[in-house]
Amino acid sequence: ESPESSAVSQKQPTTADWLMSQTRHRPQVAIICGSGLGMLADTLKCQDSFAYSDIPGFPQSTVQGHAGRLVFGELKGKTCVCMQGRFHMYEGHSLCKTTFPVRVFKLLGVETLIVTNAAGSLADSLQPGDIMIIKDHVNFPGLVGLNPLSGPNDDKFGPRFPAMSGCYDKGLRCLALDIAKQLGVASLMQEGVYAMVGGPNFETIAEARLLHRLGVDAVGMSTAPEVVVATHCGLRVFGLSLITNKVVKSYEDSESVNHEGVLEVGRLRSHTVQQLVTELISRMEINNNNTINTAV
Ligand SMILES: O=P(O)(O)O[C@H]1O[C@H](CO)[C@@H](O)[C@H]1O
Ligand SMILES: Nc1nc2[nH]cnc2c(=O)[nH]1
Repeated sequence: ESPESSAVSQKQPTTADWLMSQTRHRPQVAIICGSGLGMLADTLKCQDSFAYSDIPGFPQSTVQGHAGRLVFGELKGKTCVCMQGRFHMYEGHSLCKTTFPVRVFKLLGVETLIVTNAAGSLADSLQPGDIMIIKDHVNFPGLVGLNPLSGPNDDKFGPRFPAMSGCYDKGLRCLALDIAKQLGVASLMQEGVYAMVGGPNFETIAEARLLHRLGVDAVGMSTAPEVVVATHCGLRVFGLSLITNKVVKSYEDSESVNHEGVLEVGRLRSHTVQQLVTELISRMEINNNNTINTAV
């Protein structure tokens, strides 16, 4: 995907410039909404919103539950930009396209990225409706060379060989657990390891057992590439998975997962997820260490 990654990276400054000409908001925090979690954007005040189809260079959302809108606004004294709809590899996008917005955010001056997703649980301790704070991830496509950073490295953004240990900021994870206690929802929350698989099919029982044995707590089809690109360019990252279903691990179990059910759990927990993210943004400190604007 080298020629494509170069072509894609040439478009990012144009997209960022266009957005800055259309809105006065200069976001410090970016939020990517997972399946059924688009309501996170509703909390933003003084909104400017853009359909992806109107933004030069932006890919298009094709999945139900992903509206395809970029929303700018204020939240508790911080300026935010929120993706109502993300891009997945299984939609046919190359990985550099699925992560296109992350570098646009960096160019806009964003310092912190909040990623959210819907995921199936493998850990027995995680029930549908629980919220998992992502402590680490296993990027299965990345392990076999499907990586958004493949191709020539763009040194403006980060190094050829970026470290990924510590990519989910510890301070923000502690803060989120603290907020959960204050909101009285600590029993719904725990930290865990997220794994990205390619999708679009859900797991077979043998695959579910394999993931479980490997120490994966929750599985989905997104997020890891976004976090890799964000970490490469120095963004601070916080991630959470809303557990929408248990991944079937037994041949005796007649249940099966479907996307409608995934969206339904999103609706049921929307208020709690909104409260958590709002409090987190309100209480996080912004260091304004985004340096790329001057470098580009
Ligand atoms: O990861 P998000 O976008 O939340 O969506 C999750 O939900 C969908 C399956 O129901 C898949 O796209 C999976 O990745
Ligand atoms: N791969 C995968 N993605 C999901 N997204 C929401 N639930 C699931 C699941 O069980 N498996």
